[in-house]
Amino acid sequence: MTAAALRLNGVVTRYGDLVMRFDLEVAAGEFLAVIGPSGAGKSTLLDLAAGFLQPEAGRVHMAGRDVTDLSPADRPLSVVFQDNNLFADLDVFRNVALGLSPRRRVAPDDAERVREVLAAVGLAGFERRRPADMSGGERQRVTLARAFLRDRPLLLLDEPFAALGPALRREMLELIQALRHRRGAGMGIVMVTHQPEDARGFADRIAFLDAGRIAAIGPTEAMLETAGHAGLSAYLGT
Ligand SMILES: Nc1ncnc2c1ncn2[C@@H]1O[C@H](COP(=O)(O)OP(=O)(O)OP(=O)(O)O)[C@@H](O)[C@H]1O
Repeated sequence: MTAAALRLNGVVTRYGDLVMRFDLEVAAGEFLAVIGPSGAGKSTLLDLAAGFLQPEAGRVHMAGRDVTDLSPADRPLSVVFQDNNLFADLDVFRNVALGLSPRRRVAPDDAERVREVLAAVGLAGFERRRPADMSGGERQRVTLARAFLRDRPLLLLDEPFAALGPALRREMLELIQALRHRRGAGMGIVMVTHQPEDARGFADRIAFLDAGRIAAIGPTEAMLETAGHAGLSAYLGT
């Protein structure tokens, strides 16, 4: 069996009186959406997984390795935030090529891969553009292109499309699905969203966070329809 993309075992952190503790397993190739009220710990969960935050206790595993003591750069993952993902001074080609290596010069084979992935996200011909001269949706396409080019077993998305309208958000989610399938099985995705409906048709499971815990977790449709947890029903307004 392929190792889980992400495993959090008794991972603990605290801010003042709020003690957060997470136990979670995301299978290889699984798409998990993370929802919950403001302050529930959604971003904290991603920060712990990415290594931006060191836990007080517990272990973090990725693709079969204990990565708890590794820096974010050394963990086998890509991260996409709502904004500030791109280097303003670099054109689109360079921004995407950074996904392959931050230092190395771009070899001809790599240049071909960059052009290919840009075409896959609908940005063929944008190679020389600067981020400032693009729309928010186009910029997030560049970010996704870089993330998928990196070919890591785990992709963390923190409210990546919050600034985009419903139609464009849907388009981005469809793009993620297409890129996932193009890449084949094996890329686990954890996406924090304030729009539970974004999970429908895309995420395999939903985790509902409340007060620093995973209060409920289950298949997407069941979580959205039956909401068998009082806190989740209240959050969804069902
Ligand atoms: N650096 C910090 N110092 C102190 N408290 C923090 C810090 N970061 C987060 N917190 C607190 O931890 C809790 C969880 O924050 P977190 O950002 O993970 O929540 P969230 O679910 O992502 O919220 P939102 O939906 O509003 O983004 C909040 O109560 C927040 O105030």
